[in-house]
Amino acid sequence: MATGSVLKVGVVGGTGYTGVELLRLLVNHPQAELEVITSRGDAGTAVADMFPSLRGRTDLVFSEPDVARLAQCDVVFFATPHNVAMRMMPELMEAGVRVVDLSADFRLRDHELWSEWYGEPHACPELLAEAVYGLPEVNREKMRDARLVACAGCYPTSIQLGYLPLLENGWIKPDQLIANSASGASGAGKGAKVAMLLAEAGESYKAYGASGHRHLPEIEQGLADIAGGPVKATFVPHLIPMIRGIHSTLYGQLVEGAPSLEEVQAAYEARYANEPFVDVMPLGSHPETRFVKGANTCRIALHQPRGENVIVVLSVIDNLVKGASGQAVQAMNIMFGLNEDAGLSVVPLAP
Ligand SMILES: NC(=O)C1=CN([C@@H]2O[C@H](COP(=O)(O)OP(=O)(O)OC[C@H]3O[C@@H](n4cnc5c(N)ncnc54)[C@H](OP(=O)(O)O)[C@@H]3O)[C@@H](O)[C@H]2O)C=CC1
Ligand SMILES: CC(=O)N[C@@H](CCC(=O)OP(=O)(O)O)C(=O)O
Repeated sequence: MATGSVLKVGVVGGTGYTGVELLRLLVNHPQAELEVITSRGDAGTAVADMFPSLRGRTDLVFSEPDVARLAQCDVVFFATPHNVAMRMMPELMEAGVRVVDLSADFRLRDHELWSEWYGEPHACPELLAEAVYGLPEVNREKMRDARLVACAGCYPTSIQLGYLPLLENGWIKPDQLIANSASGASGAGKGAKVAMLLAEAGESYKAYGASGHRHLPEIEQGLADIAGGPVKATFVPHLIPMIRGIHSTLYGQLVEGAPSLEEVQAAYEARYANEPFVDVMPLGSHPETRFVKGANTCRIALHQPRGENVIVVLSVIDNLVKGASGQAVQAMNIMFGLNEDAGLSVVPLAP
């Protein structure tokens, strides 16, 4: 894209948690102009009336999702539940619009596997082969020319970035991966029901989906791509009483002949040295979710308890930023040849 030109941007699903996070980031983006923001339930409401945090930053009004209006944008983000983007996608792509989908509609390459986990047939399996999985640290080159980027999910982002250098180098057993992850309540979206009420989720901590969560096939597909062969993972998500953040504790069984922890640390630092949004902390650190709150950063630290053959990787992200809307803006920047950190250079909140 020519320097100085501005992208016309549409957002489908502007009232949800990832939708308003997209708006927060895009109003600060030097080369993006919000044109259309949709909501079926709140069409006609001014964005700044619903979100006073955006007063003075946008005059837009929510409108019904209308393909003809969206088709006038250069890029459209879907911040909608699954099964929405895949119904509007063919028409939008026909109109030449490039799409960044935050939902899971195009993340899995196998439409039968998708149906198994999402409980319904896939509405446009013919586009699955074209969709590029939106994890820039793995797929940046493919994303540049993509018409459709399927942003990586929140848990899968923290897990893939955490395991990546170990798997790329073949230093851990790929069939014995274990990921324990904890997410804040915003991960469940604004429509979440009773389980997310303060009186239900506060002062408590629980696992859920321990027998199988729909992110598992996405995690295994992504890790297999990274490892260059099949992987087997155990993934147990947890709900933690905070608003934002994901903390993943990842376990890897080192293979015989694996290098020392110091060498693994050096490999992580080298692999991520040119990645603007991955920070490898000093050996032995304990990254906290608040170290990334509001920012598009994944912070990682390595441990090797008692020097034995298990390596523990700690990986934290903000689920709404690197786990969703920040990663989506990063994808747009890559697709349109903009500076990758445009609109994303915010420092995390502290405290
Ligand atoms: N929350 C998170 O941390 C993460 C979420 N995601 C994914 O991002 C997507 C959005 O999540 P989140 O923001 O949490 O969801 P929310 O439930 O908070 O918001 C959903 C939005 O989509 C709109 N919407 C719902 N149904 C339709 C429809 N049929 N057609 C058009 N618009 C619709 C809603 O507005 P209205 O009903 O008024 O149209 C609302 O604006 C989901 O696919 C989620 O899995 C990905 C990573 C992390
Ligand atoms: C706490 C909580 O409920 N988290 C959600 C995270 C899912 C999510 O947002 O999913 P995508 O990344 O696939 O879009 C869940 O486990 O269903």
